[in-house]
Amino acid sequence: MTYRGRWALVTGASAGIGAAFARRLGAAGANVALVARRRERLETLAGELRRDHGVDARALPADLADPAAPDAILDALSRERIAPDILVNNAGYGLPGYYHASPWRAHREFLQVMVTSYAHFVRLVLPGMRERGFGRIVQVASLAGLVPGSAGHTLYGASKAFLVSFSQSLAAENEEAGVKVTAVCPGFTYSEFHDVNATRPLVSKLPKYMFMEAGPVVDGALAAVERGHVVYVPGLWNKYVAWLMKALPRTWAAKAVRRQSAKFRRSE
Ligand SMILES: NC(=O)C1=CN([C@@H]2O[C@H](COP(=O)(O)OP(=O)(O)OC[C@H]3O[C@@H](n4cnc5c(N)ncnc54)[C@H](OP(=O)(O)O)[C@@H]3O)[C@@H](O)[C@H]2O)C=CC1
Ligand SMILES: N[C@@H](C=O)C(=O)O
Repeated sequence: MTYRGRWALVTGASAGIGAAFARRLGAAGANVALVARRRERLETLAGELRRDHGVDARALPADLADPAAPDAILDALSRERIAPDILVNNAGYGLPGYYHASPWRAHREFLQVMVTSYAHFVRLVLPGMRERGFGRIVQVASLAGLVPGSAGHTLYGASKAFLVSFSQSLAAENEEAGVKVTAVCPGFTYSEFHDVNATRPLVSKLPKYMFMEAGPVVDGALAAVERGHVVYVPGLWNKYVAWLMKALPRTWAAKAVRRQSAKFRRSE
């Protein structure tokens, strides 16, 4: 697969799965616009992509909790005559605890980053992709979006279920326009995610076979979007869990998820 000469916009590119997307896309010849809050990390990665792959790369530091960020980013790109052909909506985090335990502001910002910024970026890039007859939209959801909700991190699963359904609708609306859309549903993946939300001590107790590295998640996701695979679950273990959740009666699945997630979700 080659994306030589095309521009990709990757959110959450300063770490984990997003940084892995940026590296794979750079290796496939794409120029990459990198978004996250940590400027220094983005600039270092942009330098690495230019040096290792001879592509153009730009650091666009932004806080996606700010509703004005997506417009500002696309405006900055358009001033440089850059129109993304590939969008990787990936930035994210987990907000631990029960719903009532966090103030509304924390939930509002969470929804802005995890749901609204995703929808906003898609709305900004989609018309250009349709006009050019080429687009790739990868939305990083989660296995949590395919299983029943459980206690703790309340809006997380709901935000990921939104991405799955949103991606299915987008895929149906845009396939004839040359725009392919994939929701990626990883399970546990080594990144900074569980350090940021302070669940590392809990998830470290889970068996290693439940975890994947970011590289294979991204390789699978990019292959899936090229194949036109709309909901992609990377890894055998995660595929098994996704299958089981569909096969079990809903109440059994909910009970199983409730029991299992108590091992890695923070409830305080
Ligand atoms: N790791 C896992 O087990 C799983 C992760 N996922 C999903 O994968 C995606 C990537 O997470 P992952 O790589 O694991 O986690 P990391 O913590 O390693 O990376 C998260 C990225 O999101 C960025 N980010 C977070 N908040 C904001 C913000 N307000 N504005 C801009 N950027 C932000 C961070 O950059 P910065 O801090 O510099 O702003 C960072 O680049 C997320 O959507 C997550 O929900 C899905 C399933 C499993
Ligand atoms: N699987 C992780 C994120 O999607 C988690 O919930 O810890």
